[in-house]
Amino acid sequence: MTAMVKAEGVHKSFGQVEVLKGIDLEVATGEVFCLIGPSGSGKSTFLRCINHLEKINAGRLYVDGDLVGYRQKGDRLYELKDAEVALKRRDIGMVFQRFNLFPHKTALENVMEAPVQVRGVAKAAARERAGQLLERVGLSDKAGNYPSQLSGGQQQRVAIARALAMDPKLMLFDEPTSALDPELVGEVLDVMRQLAEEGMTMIVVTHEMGFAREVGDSLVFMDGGVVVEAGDPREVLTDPRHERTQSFLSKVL
Ligand SMILES: Nc1ncnc2c1ncn2[C@@H]1O[C@H](COP(=O)(O)OP(=O)(O)OP(=O)(O)O)[C@@H](O)[C@H]1O
Repeated sequence: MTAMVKAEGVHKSFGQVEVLKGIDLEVATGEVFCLIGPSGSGKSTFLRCINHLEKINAGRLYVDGDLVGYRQKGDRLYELKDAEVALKRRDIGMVFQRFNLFPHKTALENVMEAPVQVRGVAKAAARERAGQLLERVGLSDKAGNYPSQLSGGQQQRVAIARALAMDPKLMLFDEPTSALDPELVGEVLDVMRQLAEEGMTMIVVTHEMGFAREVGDSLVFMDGGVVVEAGDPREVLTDPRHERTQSFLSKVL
């Protein structure tokens, strides 16, 4: 089976600063892939590369067998045009630490927006689907609320529904609970757990080691722009082999 994401020697620099120094990994279709590591290790940058928000400088990155950001002709790579990138990004849902909802639109309008604007779905159909998605994240009764009238956890659940509205084949989560009050974390993790059960392929950058242990199929510990250790989350979190993983986990567990 084709991997949903495959990274081969992925490098990314900002000016002189090399942030990703040769990432090799594979995310299987249908798995929950957790990415952990200290601040500044390059986790967000890697997600942003997968989602075409950054272009890699060297190596190869594939989503569902398709090269990200480039087209290959013979031995040469050509950068994709903006319109081609926009098409590919439709298949990837991303949920950020901050919810990034449109403040002047209701929860329902936030969820309908992309299907109507980007996919040209008729408004009535998009509204009906948005209602179903809000129900799925437990927010049917908040459809008419504006983001300012929702808690952080509710806003994040709207953000998840909004990403799902585009029928992504891959969901990327960048520390989706770290901006939330502790009592609201569980309601967002519950929605993610449900998505995992439904078979969604998910890459989750997280500090929630309990979630990684319980729900994760694979876990990678990144440090300094490289993959230090990878494996079954229960094994890596219980019995890390690498000294850098041990040192990180001793601070966060
Ligand atoms: N657009 C950019 N321009 C310059 N440097 C950047 C840019 N984006 C990220 N960096 C740098 O890349 C490094 C890795 O950042 P990144 O956000 O990927 O780390 P992270 O592992 O996600 O950290 P955190 O857990 O704090 O979010 C940091 O040193 C950061 O300052």
